[in-house]
Amino acid sequence: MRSVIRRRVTTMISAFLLQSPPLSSISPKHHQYSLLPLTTQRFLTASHSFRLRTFSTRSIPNMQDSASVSYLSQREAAEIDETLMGPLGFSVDQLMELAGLSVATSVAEVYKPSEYSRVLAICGPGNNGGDGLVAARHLHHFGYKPSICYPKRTSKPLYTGLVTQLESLSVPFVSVDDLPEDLSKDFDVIIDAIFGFSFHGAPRPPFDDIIRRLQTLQKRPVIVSVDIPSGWHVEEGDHEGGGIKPDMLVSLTAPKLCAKSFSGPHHFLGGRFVPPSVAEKYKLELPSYPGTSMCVRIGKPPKVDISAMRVNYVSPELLEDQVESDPVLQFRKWFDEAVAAGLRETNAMALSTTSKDRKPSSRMVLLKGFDENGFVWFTNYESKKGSDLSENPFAALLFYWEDMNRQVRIEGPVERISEEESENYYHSRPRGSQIGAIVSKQSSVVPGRHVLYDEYEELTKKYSDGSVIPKPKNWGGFRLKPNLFEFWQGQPSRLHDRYLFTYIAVSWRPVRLQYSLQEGNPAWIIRRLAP
Ligand SMILES: NC(=O)C1=CN([C@@H]2O[C@H](COP(=O)(O)OP(=O)(O)OC[C@H]3O[C@@H](n4cnc5c(N)ncnc54)[C@H](OP(=O)(O)O)[C@@H]3O)[C@@H](O)[C@H]2O)[C@@H](O)CC1
Ligand SMILES: Cc1cc2nc3c(=O)[nH]c(=O)nc-3n(C[C@H](O)[C@H](O)[C@H](O)COP(=O)(O)O)c2cc1C
Ligand SMILES: Cc1ncc(COP(=O)(O)O)c(C=O)c1O
Ligand SMILES: [K+]
Repeated sequence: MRSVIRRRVTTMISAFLLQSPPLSSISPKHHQYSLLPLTTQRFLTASHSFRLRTFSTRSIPNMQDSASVSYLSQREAAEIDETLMGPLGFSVDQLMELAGLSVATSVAEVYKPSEYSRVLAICGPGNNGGDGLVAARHLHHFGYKPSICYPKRTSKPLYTGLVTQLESLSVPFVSVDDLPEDLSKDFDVIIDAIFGFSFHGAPRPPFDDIIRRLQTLQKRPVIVSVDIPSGWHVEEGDHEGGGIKPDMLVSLTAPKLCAKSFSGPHHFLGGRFVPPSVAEKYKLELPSYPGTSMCVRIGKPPKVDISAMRVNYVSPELLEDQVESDPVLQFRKWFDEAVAAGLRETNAMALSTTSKDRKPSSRMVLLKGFDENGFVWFTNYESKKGSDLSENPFAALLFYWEDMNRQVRIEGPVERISEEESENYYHSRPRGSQIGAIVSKQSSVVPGRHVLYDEYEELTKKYSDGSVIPKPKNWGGFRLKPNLFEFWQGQPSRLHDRYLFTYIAVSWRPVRLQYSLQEGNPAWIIRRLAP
């Protein structure tokens, strides 16, 4: 019996894969690179693009060129829906869970709970409404305070279950009559989960009135539409004008044709469940999703008012008795925490140097080790920074661990490390990087990339037998011996915690300190600085 069912399912899947012509997808533009990930294709074809690396586990949304994404008609959307839930074995609960999670993660990418905590999900009678219920549950767990307006409930167990789950989290349900006239007073975000791709005709009560209110609000919360801005024609968009103008659209599976006329600042796609067979069959060009993210930004990068860009840092307080008396220990503690938090390139630091004419310059380098003797990085001694450091052997290092609202400044004299240490580190590097260091006369002018590549190829051949690649004399490490540290922890209203550690020769003791010397490390004086 089981094998008969299995055979039937297999036949259905094969039939699905063979049948039906490509639908309204836009044909791929970059055939020659089609085996490469989309981000790589863009790097190779678009001159303005600069990201070759695909992102790692951090959830950074990619910017995708809207022209390279396919759009679905209403019929196609319904057909894919049926296919997923038929031969491909998905259940409606599953798809709804994935859709709702994608909506919640998209909202969280743009509207942080610290500023946009009060969410109202307005849920319609169909699956779009179900997506809204699921999204609200996830947003609750992400730290938002959702409320639900769900005027036309269905008695199907899937929906009653979703309602029970929300009720068990004490998420309030509000009736249409109880919604405040001015929604912006009570809500920061409205999730429009009223109608999805099965919408047709003109909205009927009570949704007609709700949509009208969303259209005409003067001062309003941000509106996030799930799959279709409610009231818009699924293919033609807001063709009669006067429809709601969402700030964010989260398309599901693939954008529907109406999304072409979405002009709001944030267009996301949540469809990290579409099997390749569906994408292939419908010739869907879909963006790659970054890291482990359930959503990806598509469409044009948002226009921003730079002067209004700011983050209100919220962190645990850092009090006097919480900082280590030894700054190297304190640094290690923060460094380890940043590594544990999964930050990318925790060891990347800005290095500032000055030349003999006292002009400063900064660049990033990688920290390759630290202890009580100092902080080490490697470079070309004949580079700009190398010559600065021979003219003025003092430097400043800066770490910024954005996700942790932390900054560390370190200053002090710099010296070259021993040849032996440099040799050891150089030979621990990948062979390609060793050859790269020979090829690059760092900071000198090069006529073109081919010059670097030609020499690289030549040396790669030369050392293809695995023999030792000699370290160039002018390549090696520097060590900065700190005489100053500052640990900065961002706090609300710009009232940050700052601790300055200065190294004082033991023979000298300042009389009045704002923060006393601590035992065990008498040479370091710690003072809190005003933010
Ligand atoms: N891969 C996928 O496919 C996935 C799909 N997913 C989600 O499913 C959504 C599609 O769901 P859906 O088919 O249930 O349709 P949807 O638009 O929510 O509502 C239909 C309801 O609205 C009603 N209604 C219609 N017009 C009306 C009007 N003018 N005025 C008033 N009522 C009107 C209609 O009633 P009827 O007209 O039939 O009487 C019916 O009750 C899709 O957009 C996405 O969000 C995701 O969960 C996962 C992946
Ligand atoms: C994250 C990051 C890490 C880097 N690490 C190093 C490094 O460890 N050593 C190095 O020589 N250049 C490194 N670079 C390149 C430098 O920033 C810089 O371009 C190069 O060293 C030349 O700088 P200069 O002309 O000021 O000497 C890094 C760049 C980035 C973005
Ligand atoms: C030119 C250059 N040299 C050295 C480094 C240090 O890194 P690694 O020694 O890990 O290759 C970097 C890192 O980006 C670099 O760009
Ligand atoms: K919607």
